[in-house]
Amino acid sequence: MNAIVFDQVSKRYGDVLAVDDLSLAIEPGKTVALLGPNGAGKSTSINMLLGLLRPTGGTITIHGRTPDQAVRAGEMGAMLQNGALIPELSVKELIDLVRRLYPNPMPLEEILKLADLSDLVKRRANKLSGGQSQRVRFALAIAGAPKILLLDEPTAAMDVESRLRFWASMHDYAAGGRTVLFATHYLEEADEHSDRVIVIARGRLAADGTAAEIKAGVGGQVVRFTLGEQPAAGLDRLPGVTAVEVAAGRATLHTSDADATVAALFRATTLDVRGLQLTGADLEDAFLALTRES
Ligand SMILES: Nc1ncnc2c1ncn2[C@@H]1O[C@H](COP(=O)(O)OP(=O)(O)OP(=O)(O)O)[C@@H](O)[C@H]1O
Repeated sequence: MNAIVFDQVSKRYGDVLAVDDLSLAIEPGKTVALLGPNGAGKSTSINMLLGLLRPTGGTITIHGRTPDQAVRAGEMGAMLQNGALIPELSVKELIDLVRRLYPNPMPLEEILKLADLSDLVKRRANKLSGGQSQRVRFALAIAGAPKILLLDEPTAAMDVESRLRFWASMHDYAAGGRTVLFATHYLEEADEHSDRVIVIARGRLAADGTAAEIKAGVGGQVVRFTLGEQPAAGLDRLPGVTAVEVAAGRATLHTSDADATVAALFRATTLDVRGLQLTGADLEDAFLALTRES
């Protein structure tokens, strides 16, 4: 049985259609990145998974149950964007408090080890650094040993070292066969830390696959050149070209056949092509192309 299923889910806030007919299924034990630009519908999707918001249409199931049932059964753990910690409590007190809410919590020592907090058990929450607070919030998210862990932009505001420590903790947790879904705008994070990347834009599914598949799916290569003041019209009709962007006087062409694209570019006598660059598409290129098209 799938861990998470969205079946034609939509969510409307007044005039805004935040999630639009989203269908997807996530197998147990996978670490999945939910990637999308600001306002794509990532937080809304996570909040619906936790039963904090109700879909306007469609259904969400978690191991075959409703989100409310899954939350009540202690199957879900979450690290949301704005979870405050009770300032006067120590790290140990906070974790104990949350452990007591779950039927089968994880042993305290294991939580401390996984969240890398063994040296901070007595520290009060109001004395923690930003990165340390995030580790405590991660500890609270895993305190109930949830089968499904949801992380909404977990590394926002973390420095590089904190990020590395955080992802190491997340991988240790996921290694126990748990399902992890994390929302991010960081393409490198999606690429490095997930088995699968689901790209959403304007509430709709834009792509779904491994990072490698997504890169391949938008055309394997990128051709860039200085366009200057010349018109961009017609570039999208060159052979192999799947998407065109023009910014700061440079044209970026995504192509599935770079040889044919470059040959045609130089045959186009009306264009003065300078500063030509040819690179393999990275996930950022893929992401931009996907979120623009959808
Ligand atoms: N409570 C609300 N009332 C009205 N509109 C909302 C509400 N919450 C979110 N929205 C709108 O719904 C859309 C999706 O928002 P959501 O927060 O789910 O996106 P996101 O992908 O998580 O964005 P970000 O990366 O900025 O956190 C946006 O257009 C947002 O402005």
